[in-house]
Amino acid sequence: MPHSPDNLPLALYSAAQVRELDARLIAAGTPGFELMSRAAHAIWRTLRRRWPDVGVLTVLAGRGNNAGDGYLVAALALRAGWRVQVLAVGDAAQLQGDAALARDQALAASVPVQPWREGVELQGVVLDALLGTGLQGAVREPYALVIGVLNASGLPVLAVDIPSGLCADTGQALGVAVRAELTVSLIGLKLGLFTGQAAEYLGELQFDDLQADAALVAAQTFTVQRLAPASLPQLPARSRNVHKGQLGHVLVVAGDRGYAGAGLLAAQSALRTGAGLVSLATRSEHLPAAQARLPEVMAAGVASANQLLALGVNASVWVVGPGLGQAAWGRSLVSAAATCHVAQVWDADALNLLAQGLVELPPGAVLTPHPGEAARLLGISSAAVQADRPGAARALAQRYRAVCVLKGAGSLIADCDGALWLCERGHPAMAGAGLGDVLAGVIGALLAQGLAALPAAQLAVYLHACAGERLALQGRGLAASDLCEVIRELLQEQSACLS
Ligand SMILES: NC(=O)C1=CN([C@@H]2O[C@H](COP(=O)(O)OP(=O)(O)OC[C@H]3O[C@@H](n4cnc5c(N)ncnc54)[C@H](O)[C@@H]3O)[C@@H](O)[C@H]2O)[C@H](O)CC1
Ligand SMILES: [K+]
Repeated sequence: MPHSPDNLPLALYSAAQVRELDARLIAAGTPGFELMSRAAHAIWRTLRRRWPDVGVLTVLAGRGNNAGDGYLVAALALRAGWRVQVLAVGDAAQLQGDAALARDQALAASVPVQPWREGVELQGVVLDALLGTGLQGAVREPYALVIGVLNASGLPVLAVDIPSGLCADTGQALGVAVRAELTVSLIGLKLGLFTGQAAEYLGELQFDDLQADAALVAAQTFTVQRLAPASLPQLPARSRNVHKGQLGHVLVVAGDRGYAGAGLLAAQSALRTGAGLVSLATRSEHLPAAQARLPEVMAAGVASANQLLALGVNASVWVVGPGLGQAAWGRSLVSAAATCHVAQVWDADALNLLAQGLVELPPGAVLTPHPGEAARLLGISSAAVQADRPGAARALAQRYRAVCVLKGAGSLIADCDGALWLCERGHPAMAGAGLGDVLAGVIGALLAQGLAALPAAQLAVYLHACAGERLALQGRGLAASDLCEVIRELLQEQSACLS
């Protein structure tokens, strides 16, 4: 059955894992051609439901099993009375195995198949059956040319399994990729459909499990799990007589000269996310603004590590780094934090100092790098981080033995054992100032209320992304301080739907 996006499976596979799953299904008695046939029926059902009255189908077919799916769809469409044209890219005679069987079945059904050539007109709905999970490296000619022509055509496109040119493991477009209106993913969801640049190419995502053996699918190792409402960690329920002393004490260490706002945002989000007490250790010149804006926060000016340690003696969680700078003052405070073995969130300049080897990370901390900070921590380029976000998130967690949140489209959360969770919620408008400060405060507040590092990071990232989405979709703009208020709304809704 096709899954609609709200109940897509949680498991996300690499290309190699989905190929292994394919092989297991075939070894367990489901012929590959049967899977291809089911794929074609699922794709044709979806295509006809989406474009019932077009009546014209152009299939752009490559030379692998992705093309095989396309040939079988062409035969189904022809049988249903549509006008069909298959344009074969590369020599169709070179197809092998199931793909060759599919081609022969289409030819036997009198499907018109001709070699793609420059200038041939694309008509009706276009089925992208060029490249699937077998893509290796940057898209070669003439595929790149065909994809460019398709993207320029303005015609509606359904991508088979994954938009051609999109890497199934990283979601990066390898040179060029098809911009689809609808993508139908088969049997196992690919990680590359949810991270990197996927959102620019995917269109609407639908999924069909091809009635694959559920036990075999469940037994297949996968790379990443999606965060979804049903699987989200929950904050411990509050007793009716709870008092703020039981809800933890977050100390935000932030805000060098000119960066007062970062600490205020982290403190505000910690408050709105329900921490019992919130302190802010910052430059003394920021105190009037802090007290005016957040009277609930206990703000203190600190000039030395000893003053910070004295201030933080009762804090159960430290949030270190927003707007802290990397000069002597900031560095001394981060070094002091490193000596405190309480739950900590290290963000922004704390991460930059860590990357320079100027400070040590306390055990059990949560790291919240954006791609640039991740690059510095790993000693690679930002482009390399973005080219393999899952690999970068996993490498960070394992190098620092810490839960790592790699922020950006398709935020990833990695634990020390290499397990990964992906948050596909969020909105491009969230790429703005201060939102990282807010996230750091949310994680701090959830730690303070009793969640461990991993569930705190998972719930915080999801709440933060959904709040950004809500603000953006309501056209309310994306002021970081408004985000704090919406996160509080979402938490109240979550606890309400649980009560
Ligand atoms: N279990 C499933 O998910 C099922 C998947 N099916 C479909 O099979 C494809 C995967 O098929 P495969 O033959 O492994 O690879 P592709 O069809 O994606 O392409 C291989 C084809 O492309 C050429 N190629 C590779 N890299 C490049 C490049 N950079 N530039 C140009 N050409 C390239 C390569 O030479 C081969 O010729 C999967 O996506 C599904 O659509 C099954 O049909 C159903 C079960
Ligand atoms: K494709």
